[in-house]
Amino acid sequence: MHDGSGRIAVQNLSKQFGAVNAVQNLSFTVEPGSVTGFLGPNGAGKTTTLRMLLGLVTPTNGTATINGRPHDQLGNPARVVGSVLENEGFHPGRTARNHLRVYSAAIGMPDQRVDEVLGLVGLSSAADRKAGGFSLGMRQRLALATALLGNPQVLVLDEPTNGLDPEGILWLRNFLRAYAREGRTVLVSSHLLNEVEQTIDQVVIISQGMTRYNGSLDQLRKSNQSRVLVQSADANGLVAALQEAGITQVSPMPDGRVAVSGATVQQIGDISAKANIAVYGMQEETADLERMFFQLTQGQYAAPQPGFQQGPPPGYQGPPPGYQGPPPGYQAPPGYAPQTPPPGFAPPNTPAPGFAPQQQYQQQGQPPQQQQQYQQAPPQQQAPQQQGQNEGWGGQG
Ligand SMILES: Nc1ncnc2c1ncn2[C@@H]1O[C@H](COP(=O)(O)OP(=O)(O)OP(=O)(O)O)[C@@H](O)[C@H]1O
Repeated sequence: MHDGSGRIAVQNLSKQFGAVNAVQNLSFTVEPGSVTGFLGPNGAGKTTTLRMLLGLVTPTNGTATINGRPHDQLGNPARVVGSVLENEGFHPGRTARNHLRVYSAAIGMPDQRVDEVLGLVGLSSAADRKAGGFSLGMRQRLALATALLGNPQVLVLDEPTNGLDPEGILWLRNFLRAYAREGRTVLVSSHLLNEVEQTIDQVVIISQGMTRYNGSLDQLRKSNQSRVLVQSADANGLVAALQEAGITQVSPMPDGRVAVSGATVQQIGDISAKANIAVYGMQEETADLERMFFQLTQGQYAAPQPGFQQGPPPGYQGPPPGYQGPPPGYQAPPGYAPQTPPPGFAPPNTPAPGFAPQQQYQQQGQPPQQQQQYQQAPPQQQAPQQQGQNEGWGGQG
């Protein structure tokens, strides 16, 4: 029997479709009590992973378990896990209530549960209407109702916000958060971070079938704090003055600028004026989660640029002082060559992942040197593939 933990565990999971590595050695865990986002660009391998978790696709390697067991060993799986996968599978001539009755009978639930789930998803008034006439939003609610029939401990939803209007998204967000607050496990896939950002607490980010980040969304956000890049007449003098003023997150950059975290533009201006150091320009960069997501997943379809060279740019001398490594939870893709910088590291002459230049403070003198964008080749290039699988909506059972 399963352990009742509500934990999803994916370990060294791989799936090969012919020449396509849909999922490569993927590992992550999802705990109960929170909503976890399963994020990655189109073709990253999300649906294939979820289908392996739900026993619909056989892994080439590795395991995917719920409550410590593969799906086919869960007993009556619909009582443990409910799922909504892409594409609907309703009989258009069947009413919502009758559709649900067929499924509830199949998993041994009483008819009374049908009315409960119709109420839970807000479809009570449409219970006797035919599913063929439902809007996309209503069909998604009906699919969710089907998944809820077995009162499952674990809920797995593939791209549930697709096609929902803002009201539907808000409703789903509140529903999923309340479900997780009851101590249940909710895993929601999406290719858009901003669509689920306000719904999820934890996040698993994958790209090219590999895990790039597995941890809390807050931690990812915090790891991405803002900084100010200062162009001055005396970088060393400015570093010393800032440190003397108690600002410790100060890093000289190879282009002569100084990167400062934990201080405002005004504070830096005042300190440099007091130290009689001329400041020629300040550029403020702010955290941007969407950019961070893009940085972690980029390369899904990109080929190396002409002239691309693996490894750090000429003159690169290692991480700047104060560099604290990649965010907790970051997982390096396998296959990094030794000469490449550590995972998650942005060379000192580039903005950190997720930083977006916001305001340019030019006072006098020449502008800061042009920033060179250091590019790192994705470990494996992969062309987008046509999806060739039959998906189905509805609860497991
Ligand atoms: N049955 C299949 N046969 C062959 N290739 C497949 C099959 N299913 C998926 N693939 C390929 O595996 C890769 C991952 O696809 P998958 O649908 O898992 O990605 P995804 O992250 O869910 O994408 P999307 O966000 O577009 O739904 C893609 O290259 C896809 O074309």
